[in-house]
Amino acid sequence: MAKLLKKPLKLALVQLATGADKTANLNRARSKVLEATGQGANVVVLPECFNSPYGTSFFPKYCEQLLPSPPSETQSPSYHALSALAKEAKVFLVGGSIPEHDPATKKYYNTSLTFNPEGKLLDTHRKVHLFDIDIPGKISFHESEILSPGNKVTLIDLPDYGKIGVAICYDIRFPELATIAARKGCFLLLYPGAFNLTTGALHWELQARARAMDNQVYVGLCSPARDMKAQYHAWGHSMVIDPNAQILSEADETESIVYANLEGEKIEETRKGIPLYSQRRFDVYPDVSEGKIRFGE
Ligand SMILES: NC(=O)CCC(=O)C(=O)O
Repeated sequence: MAKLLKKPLKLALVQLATGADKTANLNRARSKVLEATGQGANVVVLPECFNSPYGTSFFPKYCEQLLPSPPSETQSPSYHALSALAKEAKVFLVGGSIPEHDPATKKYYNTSLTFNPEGKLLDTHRKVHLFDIDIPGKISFHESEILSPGNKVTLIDLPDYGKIGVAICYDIRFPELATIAARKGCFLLLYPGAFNLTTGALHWELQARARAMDNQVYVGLCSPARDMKAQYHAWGHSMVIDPNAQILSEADETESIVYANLEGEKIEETRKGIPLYSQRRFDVYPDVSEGKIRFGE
């Protein structure tokens, strides 16, 4: 079996302190990404909604179109800032996510943009599963009041390294996306995300380790830093998990950068020890793997 991760890679997750000023957020992201590449990072990740506060009321105010060609900097400042930054830092940059507006359909999305070290956009991921939850007395949040969902699994080839899967926050709760990415040969699943103090304490680490354990791949979750003065209190605790579901590195809730060295051998070693890949019984559960059995049926 060919190596999924072709050569060692240093991953950096920037747990950014974000605020209400978009330009300040973009500038801060630039300085942190440059700090990470100064430490030798080859792939750098920013958090969900890194250029704005997180909350449904903020999406229309902070949204941008995705227009690549100049003179579109005014309509797409984050797109252009990320592209320029990837080029300046000479790094693969997974640009967290930003609120996107598509004027053709008049729809809003929560969208992640990934650039190569030449500043070229490699792919976009629009959050597929919108964060709609109600936990009485704790948290009620409904992204679908404003946002529309994306409709694809996002797998991105990083030349020289291999393939990664990118999804956003609540997407992690749906293991199917992760499984498809792993089956299609990704070595790493990245989730810019902003869990909160209720679900973060319950499930953030568990989800990260579960996706790594199920699929025997590396997993990275990148949160904004916690700001108790903001409307939404992010959990923080950005972390990198290895293919054996162990935490390689983890932040607390404050602004910081989490680093980890990823090696292809670790995936092969894990899969050799516990060979889930050759033991799966598609003959016993073909309907589940093909999505034919649903809840309540
Ligand atoms: N931004 C999000 O999608 C939050 C997801 C979350 O908190 C969860 O519990 O899931």
